[in-house]
Amino acid sequence: MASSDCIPMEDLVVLSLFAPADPTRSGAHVPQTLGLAVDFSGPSLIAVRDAFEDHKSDMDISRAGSYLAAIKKVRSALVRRPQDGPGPDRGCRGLSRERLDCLEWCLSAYGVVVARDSAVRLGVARMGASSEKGFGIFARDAIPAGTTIWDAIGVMPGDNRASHSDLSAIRVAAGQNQSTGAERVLLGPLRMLNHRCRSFNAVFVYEEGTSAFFAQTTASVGAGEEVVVNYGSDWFGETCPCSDCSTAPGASPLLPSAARSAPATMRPAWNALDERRVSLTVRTQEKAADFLENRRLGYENSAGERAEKKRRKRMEGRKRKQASKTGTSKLT
Ligand SMILES: C[S@@+](CC[C@H](N)C(=O)[O-])C[C@H]1O[C@@H](n2cnc3c(N)ncnc32)[C@H](O)[C@@H]1O
Repeated sequence: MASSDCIPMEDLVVLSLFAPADPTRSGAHVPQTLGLAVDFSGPSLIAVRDAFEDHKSDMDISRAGSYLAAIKKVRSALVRRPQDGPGPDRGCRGLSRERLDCLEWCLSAYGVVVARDSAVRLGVARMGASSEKGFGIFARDAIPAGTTIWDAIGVMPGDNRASHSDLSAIRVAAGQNQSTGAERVLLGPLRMLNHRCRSFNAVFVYEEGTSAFFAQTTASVGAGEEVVVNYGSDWFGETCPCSDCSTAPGASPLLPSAARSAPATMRPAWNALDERRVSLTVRTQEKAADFLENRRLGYENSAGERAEKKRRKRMEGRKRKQASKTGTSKLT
């Protein structure tokens, strides 16, 4: 997958699903890491939002097959062909096959974090001492330490040729399926992870032989808390804006040597962080199906617990209703 196809499609999806209805409105929030190819006034933004809304109710992330079928329907709704007869022009008719594949991948990746029962969601974060707003990744429910957050996937395209703004730059690590040491841009919801020098609660982890990576929690993350990683000491340099640095003036960012004293179990992840790893040649649907399946396995218990909680609540409600009915009939 080429960066020139991925970057504009990803920005289109992010803006369609997460930005306010009118992103040109002054003060409206837009992602900080937008590429340069987004046309705010184009019809596609609204088309993607509408098509996604039409099929959102069919997107059950606990069932990979039907989830992906719903994503396919969104794609089809966006590319009405001349032979489909009259119908609304959704604005994506002219897109190349490559761009449509990227669009579909982005919809399937971001659709997961839109779902109400995903482990994380995208939200607006205020960062550091400045009141600057950006996107961030937040836990919906508490996430224990050592959990891989499958819901927020990140991938790298096969090149880094397209011009982009301040997108995350990631270096391929040994063992991944792209040329070692190459620099790539990061795509997918994981690119919305923000940085903290010391009080981070997650690290990046990569999948060997792929271009994929995820976050793994190093500490428990409370419900509603932001998931944050340490980008490495050279990302912001001397003028780190993160809340750790701005609330403790003069404090220096975490050094790589400090990172190496992390618990042994976390070392592989730290080494990967040092190398600025990652990549999974975007195997679109199969990969998405895989990661959804992993997600299902990883979160089966918590989903089961949530369902059980709901069931108990319903039962309690019924009992209360019954009790109040009995109470009423006794009085009359
Ligand atoms: C990988 S993106 C994170 C998502 C980003 N917040 C957004 O809305 O697109 C990295 C960029 O986010 C911003 N950022 C991340 N952590 C930050 C922090 N602690 N304080 C200020 N800006 C931060 C910087 O602009 C950085 O280049």
